[in-house]
Amino acid sequence: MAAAKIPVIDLSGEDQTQVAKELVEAAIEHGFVYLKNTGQDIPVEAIDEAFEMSKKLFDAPLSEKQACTIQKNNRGWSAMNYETLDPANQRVGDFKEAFNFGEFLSHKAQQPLPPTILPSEPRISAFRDLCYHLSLKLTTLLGAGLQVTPPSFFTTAHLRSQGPSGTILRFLRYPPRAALTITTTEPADNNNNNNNNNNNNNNDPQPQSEDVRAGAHSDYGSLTLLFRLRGQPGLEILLRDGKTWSAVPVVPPGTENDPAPPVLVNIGDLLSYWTNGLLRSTVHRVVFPSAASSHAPGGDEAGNKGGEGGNGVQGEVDHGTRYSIAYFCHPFGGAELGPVPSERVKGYKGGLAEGNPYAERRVMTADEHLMMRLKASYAQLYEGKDKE
Ligand SMILES: O=C(O)CCC(=O)C(=O)O
Ligand SMILES: [Fe+2]
Repeated sequence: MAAAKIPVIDLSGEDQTQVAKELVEAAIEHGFVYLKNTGQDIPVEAIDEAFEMSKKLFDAPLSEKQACTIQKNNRGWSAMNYETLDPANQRVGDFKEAFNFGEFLSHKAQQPLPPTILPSEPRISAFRDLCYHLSLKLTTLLGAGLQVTPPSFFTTAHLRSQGPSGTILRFLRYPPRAALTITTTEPADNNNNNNNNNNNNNNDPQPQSEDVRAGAHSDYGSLTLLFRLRGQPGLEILLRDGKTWSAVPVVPPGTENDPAPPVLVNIGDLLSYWTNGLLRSTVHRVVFPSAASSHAPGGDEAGNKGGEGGNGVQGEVDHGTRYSIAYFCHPFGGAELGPVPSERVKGYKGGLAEGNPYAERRVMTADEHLMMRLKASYAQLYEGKDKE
């Protein structure tokens, strides 16, 4: 599998007009862009520390995590297989565990946290702040690059001072394939009371080849910042042809000697919707190393499995636990997603392209937009499908 040709940009470049232009072109063409990590916006030590805190949190006793189970406010812990990002094509939920942090007030979380991680509460808040400031820089550059009047148009809608937002800092942990059993919300089969994981019936708790770490999806918010670790590949994007998956290397060419892998930024559905589809919200997924393939969601291309143990990126092979950290940035909840005052956006006739679920154009708020998407991914939570 060929690696995706996602541009790498350097936000510290002297010519900010050029930086804004490159950011906008990448957002239109790919929906993804790498930010060269010079340690300027988010110090390398802060990223290392965030991954340390994430490990500590996921290693906390199960009971502590369960006491923080994710709520309709989208905060808290979601267990293995709980979230299903591509419900139409997945037989079970995603093979991942996640913990969502909503806003902090005076460095205090406004949600229960596992006691194990409580000493780190102010540091998690500080990392979220770094992400917040970087996201504002990006919304300002996007405004400038799209020649929105005023250029602060997007940024104003993302200021904390405007009110609460759906913004989430999310720690993610993906177990290695070998360690897995499936947790479903279906009742146990009475005829299958043994503990043999090698049985071959429908209740086989071992993941199957089509199972994924995170199903094909696009992100919900305006922008996502993604932090990954060297040697932990698995992320793939769906190319414009709608059927070819392309690997997104953690360390793309030209960044090998940087102090940390670049921060990966992608445009979410909300910003794509807001810009009438001009900025691209690209479908992506996370695969198990040995399950890499090039078939589309729903699978129509035969064969073409990825090589043993990798997802096609030279030197990036991973058989262990995979960690990532995402910052999903949203405007304040009441922000009205009305017409963007930019000739470039207004002049874009592509409209909301096929594949975008929002056929009908009306002004909705950021909160309404988020709720629409959450309901699809957490069926148990919103439709009372939990058996217990
Ligand atoms: O873990 C990754 O590399 C990506 C995660 C992701 O796409 C998401 O959580 O929305
Ligand atoms: Fe995503």
